[in-house]
Amino acid sequence: MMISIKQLSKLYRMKSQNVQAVDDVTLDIKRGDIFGVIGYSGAGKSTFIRLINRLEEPTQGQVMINDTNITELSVNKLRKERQKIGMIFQHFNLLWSRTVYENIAFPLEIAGVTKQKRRDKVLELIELVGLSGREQSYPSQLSGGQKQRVGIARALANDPDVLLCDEATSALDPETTDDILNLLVSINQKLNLTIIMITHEMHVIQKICHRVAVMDQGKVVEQGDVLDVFVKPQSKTAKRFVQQLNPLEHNQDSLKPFITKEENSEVVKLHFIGNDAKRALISNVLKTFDIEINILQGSISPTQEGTYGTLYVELDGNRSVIDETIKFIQSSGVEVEVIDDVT
Ligand SMILES: Nc1ncnc2c1ncn2[C@@H]1O[C@H](COP(=O)(O)OP(=O)(O)OP(=O)(O)O)[C@@H](O)[C@H]1O
Repeated sequence: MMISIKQLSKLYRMKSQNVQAVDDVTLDIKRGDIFGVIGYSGAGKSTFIRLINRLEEPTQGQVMINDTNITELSVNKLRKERQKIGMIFQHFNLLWSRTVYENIAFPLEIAGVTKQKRRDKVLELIELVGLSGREQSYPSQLSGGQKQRVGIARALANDPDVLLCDEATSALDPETTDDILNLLVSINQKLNLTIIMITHEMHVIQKICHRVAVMDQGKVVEQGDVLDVFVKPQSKTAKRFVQQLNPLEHNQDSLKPFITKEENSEVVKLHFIGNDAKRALISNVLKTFDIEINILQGSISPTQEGTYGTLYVELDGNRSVIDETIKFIQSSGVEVEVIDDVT
């Protein structure tokens, strides 16, 4: 295990009240994973990610990275260890009086890297993040997406094992967000870099994460493979986030006008996972059974771990044929949920 977090907590003590910002969080993150942490504002995400590199000191618990106990390190050792933990921020946190080149060179200067080596590394990073030609620009002359590219290059300067991303795309428009997410995926693959990503947008999780933890009031209320959490969210918070992606699909009221309400009809929701989504299931059913199928609504969501699709259909026919049809669909590996309460 690359990162192992045990019973991590942070209590902010204030005059008027105490806030348990992070509450007993235990998580394991594998090398090379893109691990998402999602939660609403105030859930404790920023505090959590800042506890990992001790920008905030935990009140309790342990953070292990590559068998180093981060929580126990002295200030000096922590400074050294932090070079292996890159971080990017929502508002980029660039040095405004320095050029793109100088911003990226900065962590190398601090690490005592010689001028020639610095130069090679900076130029390599500028190429990696797609900023060739902008070396001498100042942050004020760059777009938001370009600024975040500088942030990413700077975070990678000392060849970290881990990249912490604190709402790294929240200040960007949707198109630029996708560009930056694609860049993070390509860096993750090229460098086998482990990435921890804090966000309040399910889209970000869907697009790039392998695994996800859902935070609510300082606690992790659910965690698992992104595809599993998408298909079967367990907690109320996870369900709300999944709905964010496709609000229409989760509002079953919107199906009502399309249902014929024949006496013998049944409305079912089919869950297609991975390659199931590519099969011609419906036409197979129609060839095999004497049944009518009324398609009500469908959607497909690609994730890093495969595709997830849902399809609402109304099956109309003889009761026993409907039952056989449902069995047939289930036996082909597609999950069938009978929806009783739409009509
Ligand atoms: N330095 C601080 N001192 C006191 N309380 C804090 C401090 N930082 C955060 N908090 C409180 O801790 C809780 C969690 O905040 P945090 O910023 O970690 O949540 P978040 O999920 O990142 O939300 P947001 O996206 O709005 O920043 C909030 O109630 C917040 O007010």
